[in-house]
Amino acid sequence: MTRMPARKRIALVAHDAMKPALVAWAARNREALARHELYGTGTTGGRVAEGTGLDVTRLKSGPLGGDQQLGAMIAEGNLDVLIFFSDPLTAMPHDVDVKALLRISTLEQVVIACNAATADFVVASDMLDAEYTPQKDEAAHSG
Ligand SMILES: O=C(CO)COP(=O)(O)O
Repeated sequence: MTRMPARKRIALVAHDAMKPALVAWAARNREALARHELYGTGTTGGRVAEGTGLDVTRLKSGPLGGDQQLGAMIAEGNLDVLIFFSDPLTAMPHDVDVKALLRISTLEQVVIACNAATADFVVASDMLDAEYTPQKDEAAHSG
């Protein structure tokens, strides 16, 4: 199980209808986010950087492979937190990529927030700025 460093690697992702909500959330939490290393899928990363002035490393756009790039980072142990404002009301052409991203995040004990309420809890948590290693025994699949 990978140890999560105090400076977390955080991905910011939002589907189109949720982008304004994510930019607003990031602006409200700008100070906390600035202490960490930020990544984003192409369009989301651009919008967040533009709307907040935060430094965001941009990957490909989600439908063009960005979700899969994040999945690869997670599989390699290179991402700690996924803030993903997914759209619960719209069908996506890359739905399988979204599902794969959430699956590998779950498997690898990535901290996942899919809405602003949960993202607020993550930012409010003492653990965001602390070193953290998920407990192997508690996290393991028993099958
Ligand atoms: O589609 C996405 C996540 O599934 C997000 O991609 P964009 O940030 O490029 O819009």
